Amino acid sequence: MAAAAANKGGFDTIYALSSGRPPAAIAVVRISGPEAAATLRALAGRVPVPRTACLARLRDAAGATLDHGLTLWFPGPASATGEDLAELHLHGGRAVVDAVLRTLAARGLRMAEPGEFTRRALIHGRLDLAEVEGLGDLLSAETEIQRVEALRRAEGQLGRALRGLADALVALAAMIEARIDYEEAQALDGVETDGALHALSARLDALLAAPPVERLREGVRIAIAGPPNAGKSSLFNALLANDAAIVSPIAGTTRDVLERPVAIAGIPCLLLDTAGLREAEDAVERIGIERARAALASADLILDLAETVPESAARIAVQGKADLVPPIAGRLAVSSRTGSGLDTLLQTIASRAAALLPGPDQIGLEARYRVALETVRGALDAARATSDLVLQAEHVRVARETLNRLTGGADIEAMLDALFGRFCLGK
Ligand SMILES: Nc1nc2c(ncn2[C@@H]2O[C@H](COP(=O)(O)OP(=O)(O)OP(=O)(O)O)[C@@H](O)[C@H]2O)c(=O)[nH]1
Ligand SMILES: [K+]
Ligand SMILES: [Mg+2]
Repeated sequence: MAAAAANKGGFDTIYALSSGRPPAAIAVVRISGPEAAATLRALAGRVPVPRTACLARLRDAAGATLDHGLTLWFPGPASATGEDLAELHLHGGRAVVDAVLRTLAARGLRMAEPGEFTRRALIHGRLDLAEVEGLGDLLSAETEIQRVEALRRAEGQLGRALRGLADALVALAAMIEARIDYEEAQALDGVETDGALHALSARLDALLAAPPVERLREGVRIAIAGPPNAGKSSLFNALLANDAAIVSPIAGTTRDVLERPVAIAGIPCLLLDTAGLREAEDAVERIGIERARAALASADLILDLAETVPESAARIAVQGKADLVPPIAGRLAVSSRTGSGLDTLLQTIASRAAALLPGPDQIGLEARYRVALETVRGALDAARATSDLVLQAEHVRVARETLNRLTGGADIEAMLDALFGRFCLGK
């Protein structure tokens, strides 16, 4: 009810070109808000049957034809935005689109901000926050693995998991309150609450076990390390199939850290070329080496062309210049010159990188979710550690509040601005 009243009272009618930049075969213009029906009637002569494409001659205020196109009508609240929503499918020429957008502006409608349609969907309860975040990632997905994971969140898997946790916490709080309030319940042992606490912690652990979604969004960071002239920049270029980095026989050629995104077997990666590590005389080279060390410290994987870094989960030992140097046991032999060994190296990178990303049955969590869910788990641990029922109830209350703040609270506005900044116009 509240949403419907706000729809009539508080929201203006917005429009935007929701398809790509013209010229294109078809352009989709969306109109959302209380004036959507009147606008459709004015342009197309009538409001078509809901959710059915209807061919119409579109006219401006003076009655001149703007275009022949399809019109679609989605009455609120069962629309994508939760408001009355109209779609115009136009011929995708620049002048056609401009003329229609001008006509909408002349009617007093407002051009939507980036992400504003989605923002309204969130306000009107058509999408939850986790779905919106998933949608944001889906729109910017460039690799297959990003698409699949973002789609899981856009379809509400994370929201459902969080709602399930919230419901279980409510049940747990009720259980504890009952034991506080009723002597007989108190006389029962705490087996039931202990069991519920244990099950909840296990669900949290499963959620928290997923690797961070930021790594999926930004790419697995793969740094190339080695002494000067080891062939780092050559390998960087070979892996990118692009002469991005300067290669020369002069030791100390690379100074800055060079970053390039690359998809390896559908996995988003960020490849980093670094300065060769040595005791440098030159002040500029020394700065480059400091930057190289910082890049190695932040890397998820390190392609080590020598014994540059100690053995670790991140290190992949590579033997460069395989066309010149005989192979060394335990190292992947690669020649950037002939390309030999590159496929094997790419396969190794792909399998090691895939293990660092959310798996097929995991939902990637943003830092905000990880921090909050860790707080929830901490509160549950504290509840398990005490037999004082009043204290237990208090820890569970903290857990519930933390979870509720995550899905909609006072500090959510700033987060929304940042989130919708990532959306494109017309979404
Ligand atoms: N034969 C052969 N030469 C290579 C190979 N990789 C690199 N080189 C040569 O080795 C020299 C150094 O290569 P770079 O890629 O600039 O080495 P680097 O590690 O980036 O060097 P710095 O940036 O100075 O630290 C160049 O002359 C390259 O042509 C290779 O696989 N085979
Ligand atoms: K060099
Ligand atoms: Mg280099």
